[in-house]
Amino acid sequence: MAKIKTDLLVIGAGSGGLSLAAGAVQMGADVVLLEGNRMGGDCLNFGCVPSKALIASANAAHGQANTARLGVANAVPQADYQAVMAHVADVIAQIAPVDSQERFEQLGVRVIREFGQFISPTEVRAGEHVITARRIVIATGSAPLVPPIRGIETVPHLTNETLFDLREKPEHLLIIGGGPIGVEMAQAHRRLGCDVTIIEAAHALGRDDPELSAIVLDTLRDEGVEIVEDAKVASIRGGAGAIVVETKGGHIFNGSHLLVAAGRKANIDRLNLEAAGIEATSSGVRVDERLRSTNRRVYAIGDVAGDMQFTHVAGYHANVVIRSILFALPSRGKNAHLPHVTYTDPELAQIGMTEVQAREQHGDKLTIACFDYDENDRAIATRQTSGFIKVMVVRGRPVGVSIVGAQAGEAIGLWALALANGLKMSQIAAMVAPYPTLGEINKRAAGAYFSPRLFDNPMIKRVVRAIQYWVP
Ligand SMILES: Cc1cc2nc3c(=O)[nH]c(=O)nc-3n(C[C@H](O)[C@H](O)[C@H](O)COP(=O)(O)OP(=O)(O)OC[C@H]3O[C@@H](n4cnc5c(N)ncnc54)[C@H](O)[C@@H]3O)c2cc1C
Ligand SMILES: NC(=O)c1ccc[n+]([C@@H]2O[C@H](COP(=O)([O-])OP(=O)(O)OC[C@H]3O[C@@H](n4cnc5c(N)ncnc54)[C@H](O)[C@@H]3O)[C@@H](O)[C@H]2O)c1
Repeated sequence: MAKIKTDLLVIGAGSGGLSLAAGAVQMGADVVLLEGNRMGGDCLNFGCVPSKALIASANAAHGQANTARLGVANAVPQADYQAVMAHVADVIAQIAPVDSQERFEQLGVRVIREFGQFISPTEVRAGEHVITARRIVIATGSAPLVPPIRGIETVPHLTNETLFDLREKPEHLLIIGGGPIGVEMAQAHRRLGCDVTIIEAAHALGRDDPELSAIVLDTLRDEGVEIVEDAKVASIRGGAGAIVVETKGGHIFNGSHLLVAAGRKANIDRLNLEAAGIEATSSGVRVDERLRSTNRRVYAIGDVAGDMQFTHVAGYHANVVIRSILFALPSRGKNAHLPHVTYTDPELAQIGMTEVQAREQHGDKLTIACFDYDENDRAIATRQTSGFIKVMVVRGRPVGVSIVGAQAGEAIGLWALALANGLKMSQIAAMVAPYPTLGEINKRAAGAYFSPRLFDNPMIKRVVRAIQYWVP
């Protein structure tokens, strides 16, 4: 058994753990990093990267089939599923060196390719090593939650960890769950020529503003995705190529393949948290606002900390804890300025409060400013006019923004800056946006906030009349 002493032990080499290890070692800390599976974690291997690469192929196919509105004859796309998945694997391979063991070792991190397990409040065992660290950060991420549905143990099913290994196109993909994974993969597979059915226990895209998610779901339905809501899957049966899903209400759906996209569970089972006095909740490691666990030397970041489960949030968490760990500075994590985007077409982006949340918290102090894509000249030119932006404003400052439409994920970036820095609507309005860009919707939303104050204000009209009377 080899004993190692270090300043910082990071458990898990995914988005959060890698950001933290790279930052800490480059600022002079002695860092050990454990990874039991693939370097890069979920995002690189089974999540963001493969899903966005697949979506790129699907959108290319959809684009080919829909050019007539631009005066170019539609073509029948020849999507080769095997070649598409080869493209997905190639994209992962191109990004992988950035997250690789070699790169981290070159930076000076000691990388151990083993799963870690606490054996005391200050020690973790990883294979033949026992590591003692001044501070330990759990960054073990999450895994697909496969609900205890009758038949699930025997019927073949896919999750995000196996979907991208498929090489033959599913004829009819049944998807349990209409969250971001289910909806993104449904549209991508439909555009690649599969029949697709989403079976959702409650509401699809239920965490987003329903007025905006309706636009995404209507688009999917128009493209031929069957979306069944208020339908909890109770049992599955059948075998490879012929799967039968039955809901609680007795409805039956037949398909060739089944994808389970029913949520996530935190990766804590292997950690033996009790040995270190670390409490868990139903969603992961219990942490305070500094992301510190019930063991004061141990922090948790990213998906395993249970709240917003996104790559950029894991990276942000790494920044929060690095201040506490390396500089002993009090550093607290906040959520109000963290965006998320669902990469459907149209895209669905959110930051801060939704309208319902803002109304609950701010009541009649809330003002809503909206602007439609069909009034944006670039969207008209490219025929991408479906969508709108909604800005929730309290005392002249945005507290939340929801966008559905082309490149909503790019457009929300400006509001991420605004909410992170407490900018006012007047500062957004003062920006000159290049014409013609989709990004102009942001400035026009700010304009929509000020227009009633400027144009429907009798006092302003009186002042203008008075000045015009006196001006030579
Ligand atoms: C299909 C899909 C698409 C997604 N798309 C997006 C997107 O477009 N944008 C976005 O922001 N987010 C997206 N996400 C979410 C994103 O992937 C996660 O939020 C992100 O990967 C979390 O990073 P993490 O560091 O917390 O965990 P992970 O990246 O999961 O890394 C955790 C690592 O810890 C390792 N590990 C676990 N237990 C141990 C142990 N005991 N010892 C050692 N190592 C251990 C694991 O093997 C893993 O490599 C998507 C997720 C999925 C599933
Ligand atoms: N673009 C992105 O940033 C992106 C993309 C994909 C995933 N993610 C991350 O991964 C997380 C997980 O995504 P997800 O879609 O798996 O989870 P989710 O929790 O968002 O959605 C799961 C859905 O499955 C439904 N469900 C659960 N059990 C069911 C059953 N028995 N029958 C029918 N429906 C059932 C739930 O009602 C829920 O709507 C997301 O919340 C997000 O944090 C992000």
